[in-house]
Amino acid sequence: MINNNTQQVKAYLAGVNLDDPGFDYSMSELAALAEANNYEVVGQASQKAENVVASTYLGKGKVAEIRDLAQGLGAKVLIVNDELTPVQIRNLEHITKLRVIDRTELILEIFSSRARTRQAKLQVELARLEYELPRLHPSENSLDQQRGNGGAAGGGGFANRGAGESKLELNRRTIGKQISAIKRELREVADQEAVKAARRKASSVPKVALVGYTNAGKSTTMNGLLREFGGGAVRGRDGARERSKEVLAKDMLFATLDTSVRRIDLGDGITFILSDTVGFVSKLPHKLVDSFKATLQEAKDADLLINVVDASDPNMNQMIKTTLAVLDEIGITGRPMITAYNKADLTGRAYPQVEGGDLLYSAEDPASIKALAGLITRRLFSGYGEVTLVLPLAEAGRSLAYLHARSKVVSERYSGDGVHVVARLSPADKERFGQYVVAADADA
Ligand SMILES: Nc1nc2c(ncn2[C@@H]2O[C@H](COP(=O)(O)OP(=O)(O)OP(=O)(O)O)[C@@H](O)[C@H]2O)c(=O)[nH]1
Ligand SMILES: [Mg+2]
Repeated sequence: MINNNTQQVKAYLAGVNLDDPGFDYSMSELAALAEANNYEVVGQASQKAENVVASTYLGKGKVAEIRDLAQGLGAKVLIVNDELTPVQIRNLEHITKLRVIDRTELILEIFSSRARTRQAKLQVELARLEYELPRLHPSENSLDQQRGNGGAAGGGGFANRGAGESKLELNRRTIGKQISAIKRELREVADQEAVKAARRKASSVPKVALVGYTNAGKSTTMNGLLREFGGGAVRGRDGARERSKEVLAKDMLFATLDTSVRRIDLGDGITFILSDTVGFVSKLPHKLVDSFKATLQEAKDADLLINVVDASDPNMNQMIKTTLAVLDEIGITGRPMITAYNKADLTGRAYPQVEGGDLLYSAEDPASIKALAGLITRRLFSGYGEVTLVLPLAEAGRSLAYLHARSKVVSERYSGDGVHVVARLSPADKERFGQYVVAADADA
């Protein structure tokens, strides 16, 4: 846990702008990430360049300038906007006499301090160790004490930075062993999860996943749907029974690091499984995305994605791009998606408002949640309809068992020519039982 009583460590930010139109946005994101990690941002500098400098990331003159500015402002830490090589970190620390933290380490620290469940903790730890392994070196500017108390993550931190040269080989070997052990443990957790996920996948209940930029309101949206239509807790990612159906929603980056799965029952036999998962940020470290694969599996299995966007944020369009890029990286493309523009109450626009397949809404507003539910229903269940079937007696038993498990059976009546069944079927099941359909309703 971050201890707010201790003094914040002052940090200076720096970034190289490779003619990237999203550069300013990524710097403001970096500031938010630093603040989320309890650093006090005292200033920032950037440099336009065609390439980063291999030895020092920024140009030598810029580094000297930053050193003077940052030291003048009392900064102890220099946070840079990209992932650095071990050599760049070492050289920058040598010249600036500041503790240097790159964007990846910053994100890992936040994840580390937020992880609660065993799976999330293991996943973060794995990404952290894999990041740390090639970077072990004796720090010249040991700030481990400040880091331990203030800005740094509580989950162990990057303590090896302060290690002496003689300890390095030992540390490398120890870390190698830790990585193997964590991977083993994660496989066990993943196996248990996979069994449950496979069971859900096999069931015909459609799956909807909330995805999107961190702090957009995914968890608030899930809680809104639970409040209006909660059909009961399914389970938490830690496998424990949920004490409450609702999930943690909080004004902070990466409040959610796990996946929660809940059943939503809209009535009339319309049920779907909803999942809420970790949020995204741009330049999310590949190792982290990689180690969170199990957590993101639920989104991969979803029939419909709800991309929750903070419509009150001036960087909204960048955030949408970021989300699509991360989804692409985990291999989720071309999936049916509703873009849900949240926090409409902060935009001054009228809401809820459905436009095409998308929605402007507020997750805290019951009418908005109902509009979202309506939209989900339309997207998920279009093509569903009530049909009357006459099942031949010879195979009625098996077919009825199937229909009861996978659809809403409205009525069934035995007669000489077979079993007359009225049921609400998916398009696929309508086709499957096509030869027995005697009447079909055109409703959606
Ligand atoms: N004004 C306003 N605030 C909202 C709305 N929806 C969510 N929030 C606030 O936005 C903050 C973030 O909400 P969460 O639901 O935790 O966001 P999230 O997308 O789950 O974020 P992470 O789990 O951190 O990725 C909280 O403080 C919410 O109260 C809304 O419609 N209007
Ligand atoms: Mg959340």
